[in-house]
Amino acid sequence: MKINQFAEVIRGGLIVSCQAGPDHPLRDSPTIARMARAVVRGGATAVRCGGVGGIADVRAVADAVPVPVIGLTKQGTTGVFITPTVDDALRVLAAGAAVVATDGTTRPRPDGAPLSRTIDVVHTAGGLVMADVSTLAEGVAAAEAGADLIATTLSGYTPHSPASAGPDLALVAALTAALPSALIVAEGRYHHPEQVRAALDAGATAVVVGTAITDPAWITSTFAVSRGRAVPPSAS
Ligand SMILES: CC(=O)N[C@H](C=O)[C@@H](O)[C@H](O)[C@H](O)COP(=O)(O)O
Repeated sequence: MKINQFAEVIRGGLIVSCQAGPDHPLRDSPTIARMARAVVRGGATAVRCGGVGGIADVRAVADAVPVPVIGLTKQGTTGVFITPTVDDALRVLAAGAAVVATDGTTRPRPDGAPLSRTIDVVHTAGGLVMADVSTLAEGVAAAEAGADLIATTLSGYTPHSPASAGPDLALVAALTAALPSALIVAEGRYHHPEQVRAALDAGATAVVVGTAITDPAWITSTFAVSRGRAVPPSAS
C-alpha cells in the first residue's frame, strides 16, 4: 500500500489497537481477531495489533479484517521493545501488516541497526513504517530517517518523557507544528471521545485508542471505581 492511499484511509478517523497482555483472559489470537472484526464494525479505519501476541496476532487480524493492519511485536517492557529489530519488522510485514510500528526513539536498538535501516528494509519490502516516539526531538529524527508516520505512543513510557494519566496532546501539537507535512498519529491513554477530538483539532492525522475500547477488565474497573476500587493498569 502506498503512503498516500494509507493516509486517505486513516485521515480524521479512529484506529483501534487490539492487544492483550500475557496474562489477560482475552489472550489468544482468534479472540484478538474477533475483537478486530468488532472494532471495524464500529468504524475503525485500521487496526493496530501484535504486541505480546506477536506474529500470530498480526496474521489472525490481517486475515479477519478488510482494513489495513498496523503490526508490531513486543520484546519485554523496557528499553527498545516495540518491533526492536530489522528481522522483527520483516516478520510483521510477512504476516500481513501494511504498516510496521516500531520504536522510533533514538535509543540503541538490540540488533545494533539504526532506525533508518528498519525503515529502508521495510520500504524495500513494500511496507510502511510508523515510528513510535516519546518526544518532539525523536519525532523529528524519525521523520528525517524516513518514517511514514510519527506516533506519540511512547510518551510517558520512556524515562525522558513526561508521565501523565492522560494523553500527551502537547506532543501532538508540537509534532504537527514542527512537521507540518508529516502524518502525525496520536496514541497513548486516549480514554474519552473528547480527547480524540482534541487530538484531531491539534492536527493529528488520526488517533489510536486501545485499552479504553478493547480491554474489558480496564473498562470494568473504571465503572467499579465508584465502589472504592482502584483502577488497575492496562494489561495490554
Ligand atoms: C507503550 C506501549 O507499549 N503501547 C502499546 C503499543 O502498541 C500498547 O500497549 C497500547 O495499548 C497502545 O499504544 C494504545 O494505547 P492505549 O492502550 O493507552 O490506548
